[in-house]
Amino acid sequence: MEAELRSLRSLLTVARNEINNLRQQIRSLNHVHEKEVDEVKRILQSWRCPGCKQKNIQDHEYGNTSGSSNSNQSQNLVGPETLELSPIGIINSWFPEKRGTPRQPGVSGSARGKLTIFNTVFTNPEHALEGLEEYSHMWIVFHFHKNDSTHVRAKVAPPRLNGGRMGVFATRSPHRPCPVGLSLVQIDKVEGNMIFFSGVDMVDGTPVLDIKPYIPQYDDPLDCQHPLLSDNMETRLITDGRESDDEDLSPGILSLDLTPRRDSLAPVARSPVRDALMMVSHSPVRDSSLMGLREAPDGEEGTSPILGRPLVSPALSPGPSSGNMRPQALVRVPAWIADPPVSRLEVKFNEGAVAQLTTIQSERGESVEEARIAIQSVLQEDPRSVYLRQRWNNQFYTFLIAGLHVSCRFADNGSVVTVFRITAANKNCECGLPEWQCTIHNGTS
Ligand SMILES: C[S@@+](CC[C@H](N)C(=O)[O-])C[C@H]1O[C@@H](n2cnc3c(N)ncnc32)[C@H](O)[C@@H]1O
Repeated sequence: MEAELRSLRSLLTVARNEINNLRQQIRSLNHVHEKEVDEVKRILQSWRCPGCKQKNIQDHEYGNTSGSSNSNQSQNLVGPETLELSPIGIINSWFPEKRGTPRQPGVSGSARGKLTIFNTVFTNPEHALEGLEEYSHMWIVFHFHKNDSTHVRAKVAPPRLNGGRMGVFATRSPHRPCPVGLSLVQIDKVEGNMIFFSGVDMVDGTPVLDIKPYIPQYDDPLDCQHPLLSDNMETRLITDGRESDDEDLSPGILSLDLTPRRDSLAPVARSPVRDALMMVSHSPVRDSSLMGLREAPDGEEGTSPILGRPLVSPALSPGPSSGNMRPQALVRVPAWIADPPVSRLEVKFNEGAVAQLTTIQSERGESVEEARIAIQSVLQEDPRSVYLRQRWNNQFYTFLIAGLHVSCRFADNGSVVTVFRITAANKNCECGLPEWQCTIHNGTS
């Protein structure tokens, strides 16, 4: 009964969001100048398929020129105007608003979320999740349902570029013509029709279109080929727990260590291959103990990122997807991703904020440290938009996270952010407003 109620509530949230979206779309459509509408009508009326010369654009689903002898279908493709998809579930996250939501799952690996599969999709949605618990990670495909503008630009300004612009399809911007997001998250547990996961970059109530297990053998190009290493990367092959410099790929090889050579720690020339490898070797997948983090073999402090899986070489073991992979293809990312022009901020908590956080979390029986780390990880990546960042110095910023309302100030040199107040987001003042909105409580009266 309660589960049904919950799922009905979730459906209601999705429906409300959809209605809001539609309202927004109608509002923005109303703004379109009549002239533009006429122009579109004129173009549609005079449109003819260059292949079959058919007039009705609706007949050209996915550019399908059925009945046409024209084989040159890759040009002048016309897609359908709409595509109806129903969400399979909904996300519950610590972030009720876009503001302050991490930009990627890796930003706040500790931020937890829950995905509930609707029981309208399958009578027994838990059957559809059977076996998923055997994976450590999964992809979530979701709808950016909170995008407030329907006007999408071909070039966007990713915060990482600090004002620079880039083609939308070369970024992970939420503002895309087809507003679909893709996140790789860590599965914590699967319970009934719910998946609990870590590494959230979606707002609460986000509709989910699909989930798929993360399978490095299919999804990670480095798993399907010999990683090409730059000169400064040492290939220490780990055989049966013993370190070996033997480059000969014997069947006993278990994994490949990608730590830089200790004798070459001096700054090295940039190499996209090395950047990509280093990035991959520090990704949550590699950092997870599930993927085989081991102590540095020589007792050095800390751990060394070791790819905890068999080294797959196309020559020795073709693997299921190697047929489709170019064996020598490199994993490449642009420099603005590997080495962005913005740096992490130093996050400070003043005494008052620490005391407030301690009181709230103790009352709730929740971890103070976990909340502090989550707040820190959001702030150190500077969650402000580029516009906000560049507009004012000494800027105040507030956001909601895990039922907490956080107030902070970005210092004028832009490298330090100080949290000065934390209040419970769910507590109401006597005036009826949430405490964080009440001017008496937030000190703005
Ligand atoms: C940069 S996108 C990346 C999402 C995904 N990892 C991807 O690469 O497609 C993440 C940002 O999208 C925004 N966002 C998250 N969920 C959203 C939703 N349901 N609707 C609109 N925007 C959302 C938040 O501002 C968040 O910081």
